[in-house]
Amino acid sequence: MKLTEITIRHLQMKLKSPFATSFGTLENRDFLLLEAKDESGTIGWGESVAFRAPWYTEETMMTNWHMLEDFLIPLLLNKELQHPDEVRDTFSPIRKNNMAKSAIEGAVWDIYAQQTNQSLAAALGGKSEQIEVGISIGIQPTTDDLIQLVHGYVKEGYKRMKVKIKPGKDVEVIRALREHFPDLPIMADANSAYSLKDLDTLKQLDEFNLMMIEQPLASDDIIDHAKLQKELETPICLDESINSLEDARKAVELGSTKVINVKIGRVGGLSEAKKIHDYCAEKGISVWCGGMLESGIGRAHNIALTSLPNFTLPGDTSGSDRYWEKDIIAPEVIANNGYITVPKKAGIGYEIDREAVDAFTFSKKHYR
Ligand SMILES: O=C(O)CCC(=O)C1=CC=C[C@@H](O)[C@@H]1C(=O)O
Ligand SMILES: [Mg+2]
Repeated sequence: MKLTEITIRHLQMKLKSPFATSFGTLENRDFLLLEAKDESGTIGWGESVAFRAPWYTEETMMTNWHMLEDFLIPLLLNKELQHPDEVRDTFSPIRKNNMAKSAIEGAVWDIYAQQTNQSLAAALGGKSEQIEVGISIGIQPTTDDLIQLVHGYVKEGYKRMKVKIKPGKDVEVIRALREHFPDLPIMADANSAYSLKDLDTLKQLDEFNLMMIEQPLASDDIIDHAKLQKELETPICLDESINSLEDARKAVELGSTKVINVKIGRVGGLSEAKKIHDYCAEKGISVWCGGMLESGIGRAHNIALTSLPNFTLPGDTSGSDRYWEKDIIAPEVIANNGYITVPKKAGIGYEIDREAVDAFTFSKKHYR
């Protein structure tokens, strides 16, 4: 396979409801879509999950565009590839910028799966026919709002809730939620809002039998997380701190984490995500697939990854209708009773709704 043409598009899609975290609120999702064509005319799609602003990691939509245009596309265009795993080596002269790398690697995986006439899930080695998914709920104005929302999602069949916490919106919020839903699998995501000075607060969360607490401490830390894990009964899950297999190995060896949230973009692509999955399977560390408020295209990649056997915990990739009035794939992703069926069609397994893509496109540029 040899990529001969690439199009980058900037899309903006309005979220059905704003998503608030410990670092801010998002109303519109801006992102880059990558369309890649190889010499035989097969088209593959990838999505950059970087946000407009660098509040989740240092990457942004526009740093991704710059990296793609000036470094990554020139390295990949017209290069002969036997397998998508080679994309990572091709990009090895470029440090970090994982979301930019992942966007284009995802399109290469899509082309590879189509050309070998298998679903992306099968190409990755995935076996599950359906995957269990949960909901990630942003910080709500009041605890009552949160409880009402959770009621609604439970009614829809979702069986695991992740709620965002931050200082001042933590112990009492979780206490109220636990009182209303004594048996519901609940987890809390802090997006690095705490430090070891908050040990007392974090220890109080042990009372509520949470499945895990996600990324309580700094986004680049594994040392303090190891200290914290020794003090907590609740398992720690790392998200922002894990950007590669090497990061995962170090965190696991140090005892900084008992669970890893694997996000394809954050770790630089599907090949690296699969390596982290395999390593964690060997070490008895559970993994689940995190979400980045993706459009249907990124969502399809997440679903394929989640079909690997060690994704034993429900992920954040819920149905399209939880985010968008209209998604850019057909059919849209549907969660039924908390489960999504893994598509069997070749490639990412969904058609691209080009009319919808065009409708949400702000700007685009072709590279050949
Ligand atoms: O529903 C989803 O796609 C998950 C959303 C979600 O929880 C997150 C998306 C992006 C950044 C963070 O706020 C957060 C996370 O940390 O997992
Ligand atoms: Mg997180």
